[in-house]
Amino acid sequence: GCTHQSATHSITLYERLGGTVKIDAVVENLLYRIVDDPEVVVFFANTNIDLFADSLASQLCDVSDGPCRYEGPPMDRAHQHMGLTDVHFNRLVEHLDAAMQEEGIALGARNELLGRLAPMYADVMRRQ
Ligand code: HEM
Repeated sequence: GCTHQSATHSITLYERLGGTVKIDAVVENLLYRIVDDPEVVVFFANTNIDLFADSLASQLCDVSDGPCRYEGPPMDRAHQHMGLTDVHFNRLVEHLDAAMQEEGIALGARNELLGRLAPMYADVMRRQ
């Protein structure tokens, strides 16, 4: 069908999200939401938050076809033995969506990013 994009210049999701500046702002916004959510923040008790933020930002840039490569551990290993449930997973997705919304990212771009993260569910949950 009609994609509204020329073959020579496709606008990437990364660009529609607002690039690195916006992705960094979304990650920071998400961190505040995590800190404010007692059910989620407990998982981050022993986490180096600066490294987590950089790693997540590079993953979001990578998965949205930006100029970054995620070089952290695979999702099953990164989250192994945390005891995560669907409740935690859905909560984090809600926080991410709210963070993107507050940073002014359009609905279409938000949903597309969440759609690209959704398939990671199986990996995140594999070793719980
Ligand atoms: C699609 C869903 C998710 C994605 C894309 C995601 C992504 C990531 C990434 C990129 C990292 C950094 C890995 C590293 O560099 O070491 C990470 C670590 C982490 N994630 Fe997630 N995550 C997801 C779901 C969750 C959920 C549901 C929770 C808990 C509510 C969670 C809690 C954590 C924690 C605590 C760490 C840090 C682990 C450590 O300290 O080494 N994640 N996640």
